[in-house]
Amino acid sequence: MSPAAVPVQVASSPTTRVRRIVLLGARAVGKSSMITRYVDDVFDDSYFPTISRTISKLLTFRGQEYEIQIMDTAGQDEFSIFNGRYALDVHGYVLVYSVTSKQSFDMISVIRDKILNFTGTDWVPIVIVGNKTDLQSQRQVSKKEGEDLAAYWKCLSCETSAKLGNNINNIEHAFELMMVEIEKSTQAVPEEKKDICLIQ
Ligand SMILES: Nc1nc2c(ncn2[C@@H]2O[C@H](COP(=O)(O)OP(=O)(O)OP(=O)(O)O)[C@@H](O)[C@H]2O)c(=O)[nH]1
Repeated sequence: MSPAAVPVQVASSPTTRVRRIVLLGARAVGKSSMITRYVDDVFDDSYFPTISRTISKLLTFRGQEYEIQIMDTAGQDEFSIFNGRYALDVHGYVLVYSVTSKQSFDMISVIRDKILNFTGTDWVPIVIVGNKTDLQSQRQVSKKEGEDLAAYWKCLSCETSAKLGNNINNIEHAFELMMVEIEKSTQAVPEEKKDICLIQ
């Protein structure tokens, strides 16, 4: 949505832990809109393709304060070359599709393969998010399809609407699920090592 690459700084204390999250998905699925809804609680109907930007937000999760740095990325297709920046010091991935587009749902599998190939691992913390649930009449991907894929990948999933942004279509919940996945993956790692690089 936003064409500008503007990092937003937030004040954090020495005890604040940093978690770096990347949103990836096909074009126009609502990645930027999700971030804007989450950080500023607003929604804009206009569409500007994203280049790249990082937004920070403070979050208290299980009694600990985190600065989550959310990287918004350009929409991907089959031919996009995976950008190494999307894996450097990254703690978790939110893979976004639109429930109105089967093609965008298929794309998140392509993107996951690229992440695993790049990182040389067979699992990374992922949350699958089906956005645009307000467009029910245009739905091409059922809720169950998203849940089945999440079960297959052993990750968490949810559906959202950046447009409505209410309790049912909760963007905040998607980021909380990401924290659950990240903390699950980092439980065995001493804290001093957590902020360096979790995915190698
Ligand atoms: N109805 C509806 N429209 C949405 C929703 N989320 C985003 N949109 C619209 O979809 C279009 C694309 O949204 P963006 O947030 O820019 O999508 P993006 O995934 O960041 O796009 P790229 O930068 O191309 O990757 C915009 O016109 C948004 O207003 C939603 O939940 N519901």
